[in-house]
Amino acid sequence: MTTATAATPTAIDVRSLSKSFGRKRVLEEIAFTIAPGERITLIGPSGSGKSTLLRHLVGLTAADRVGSRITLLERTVQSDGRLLSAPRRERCRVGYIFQNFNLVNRLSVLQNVLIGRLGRMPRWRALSARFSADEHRMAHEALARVGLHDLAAQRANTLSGGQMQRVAIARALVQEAEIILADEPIASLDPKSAREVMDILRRINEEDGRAVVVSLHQIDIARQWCDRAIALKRGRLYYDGPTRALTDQRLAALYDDAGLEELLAQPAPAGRQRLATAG
Ligand SMILES: Nc1ncnc2c1ncn2[C@@H]1O[C@H](COP(=O)(O)OP(=O)(O)OP(=O)(O)O)[C@@H](O)[C@H]1O
Repeated sequence: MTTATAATPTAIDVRSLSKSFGRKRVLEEIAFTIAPGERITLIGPSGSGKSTLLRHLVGLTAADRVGSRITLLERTVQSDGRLLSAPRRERCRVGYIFQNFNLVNRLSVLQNVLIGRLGRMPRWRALSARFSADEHRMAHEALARVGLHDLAAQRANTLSGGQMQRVAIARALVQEAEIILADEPIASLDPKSAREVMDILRRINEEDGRAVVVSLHQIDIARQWCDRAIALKRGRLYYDGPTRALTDQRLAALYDDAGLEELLAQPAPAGRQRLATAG
């Protein structure tokens, strides 16, 4: 399987991103860059704009027409609120992992993974969904990497949530995504499955050099899982820096009345100290 290239200087470049829904301002002048191979957590209270930001990155939402520009892997995805089209192969370079997995329930695990190849096939072959022996081999390899090789033939709707999310990651692997964006990928998982999914995302980042951006509500996991955090508060960039500098005071100010104590009270991964409640 091809691994991500480290030659591109910037994986993600966001400039002046603002978004309003009707009269409601949801993102305000957001700007940051992410280098290839970085692993970032995106945090912030519910409603702070994390999903909206991620949706802008993959062109699912267009920004306001106020000079915004988003560039992924040197390709401008949108500019001044206009989405710019790109060939399918180019779009495949960015993978998106959804909280609800987005699998095709009636298809097998293997078929769901192979779907990740569709954007990389000639259109005529994609229409017939005929996958080559090489593509099958890639899919099996991806399933082995997420620990699901034995379940290749099983129907997707018989899997647990954690297994479904691992299939979604395998699908992004065969897609050969160089950037993986994951919107609360562990929100509906039990702590053990959540840890497994986060460990897989970490391995993909470290072993392949793919940039990974994950929005999370679990602060403990965010702090131990990556070195850099980007935090949004009421649609503004509140923090962009090392997770180790995310002190309890900073987090308290980030979440203020938004239930920090509840977030900190979530089960800490094995072997980790739970955070003290911020003062
Ligand atoms: N299509 C839409 N139309 C109107 N308002 C929207 C739309 N999408 C998002 N919003 C609003 O934008 C704000 C930010 O929502 P978003 O889902 O991005 O926040 P979030 O930080 O991801 O929240 P959570 O952590 O709860 O998922 C919210 O107030 C939400 O209601």
